[in-house]
Amino acid sequence: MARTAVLGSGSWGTAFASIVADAGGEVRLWARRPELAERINATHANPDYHPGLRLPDSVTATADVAEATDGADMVIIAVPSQSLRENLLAWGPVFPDDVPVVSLMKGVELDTNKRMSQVIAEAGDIDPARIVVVSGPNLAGEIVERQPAAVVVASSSPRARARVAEACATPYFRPYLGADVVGTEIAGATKNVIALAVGMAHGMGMGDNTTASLITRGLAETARLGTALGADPQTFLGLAGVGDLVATCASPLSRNRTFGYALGQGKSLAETIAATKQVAEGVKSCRSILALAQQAGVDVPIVENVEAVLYEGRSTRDVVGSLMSRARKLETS
Ligand SMILES: NC(=O)c1ccc[n+]([C@@H]2O[C@H](COP(=O)([O-])OP(=O)(O)OC[C@H]3O[C@@H](n4cnc5c(N)ncnc54)[C@H](O)[C@@H]3O)[C@@H](O)[C@H]2O)c1
Ligand SMILES: O=P(O)(O)OC[C@H](O)CO
Repeated sequence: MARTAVLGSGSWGTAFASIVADAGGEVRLWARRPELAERINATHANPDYHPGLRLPDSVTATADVAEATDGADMVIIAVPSQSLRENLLAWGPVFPDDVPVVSLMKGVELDTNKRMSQVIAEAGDIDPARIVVVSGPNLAGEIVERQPAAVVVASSSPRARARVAEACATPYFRPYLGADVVGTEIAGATKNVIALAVGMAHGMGMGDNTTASLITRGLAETARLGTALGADPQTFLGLAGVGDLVATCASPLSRNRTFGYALGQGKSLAETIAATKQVAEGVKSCRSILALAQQAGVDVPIVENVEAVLYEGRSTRDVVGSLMSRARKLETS
């Protein structure tokens, strides 16, 4: 039986471990806290993240990353984006040679403005041909209920992406193959920022016209940025693009949308951060995505306004005026 290491036992790491086990794999799940690893092994559950989920027997947990990765034929990473580099450096060279290294993360590193695959290549000293990015409309709370969903498995290596797709294909989880790592990652990270904007609008009492306008224009600026960075424009019309954007912006399960909603309701940033127990990647990545756009000379007005609310003291009400009063332009420009 194939042995997979999943590093990160939060909401998505736990859900993905369950998918790989359902696909026939044996999974070692790495938990940062030893007491969580012990609890998962004793109860076959991780109720802090997924109350009601019984993990398959072929999922076991450990707090020792070397034990998790020993003999693994695939290493899957699901830690918060901003902690990836420090984790890779702390783990050291424990990944088995030549196996695919998979990123489930949807963020861009602060300060370096690097995508997660770039951080893995650099800090983990991993050949980019071994790196695979998995992204799509995959709210973990629905996946653990085994509700049908599709996903993109992207890598420059046809062999690596085929191996990863095989390892996570189940009757309820359908992988599609992709070659566009840049587009898949930019789409996954930027949709979190657009979902923050949609949440703010909902929090202010706005309805579906506003949501649809933000989703559509959010997709336009995501595609503009991604294309400028070398992505295939078609990626933004696929599962990692419009698919994930719609799922995240529409769902009350989204942490990013929920975070934006609280701000739209008038909660302060500090209050909202204190009330958020899981990672809402867009809160930090809005800064690095904006920096990437500025470096590339690309206009990203929704990202820019979200960043201004979070870090420049702009009010959510002012965002409406700021976005609605922009100079008129061709929709397709
Ligand atoms: N939850 C989803 O529906 C979903 C779906 C697709 C992709 N993702 C992406 O997966 C990634 C992980 O998200 P998640 O939903 O599992 O988040 P989460 O907040 O549920 O879990 C994060 C896990 O990382 C641990 N952690 C926190 N700080 C850490 C650190 N400094 N070092 C190592 N571990 C740390 C936490 O204890 C927790 O186990 C994110 O990039 C997210 O965008 C999430
Ligand atoms: O809960 P969010 O906002 O981090 O979104 C989760 C997933 O990325 C949806 O595909």
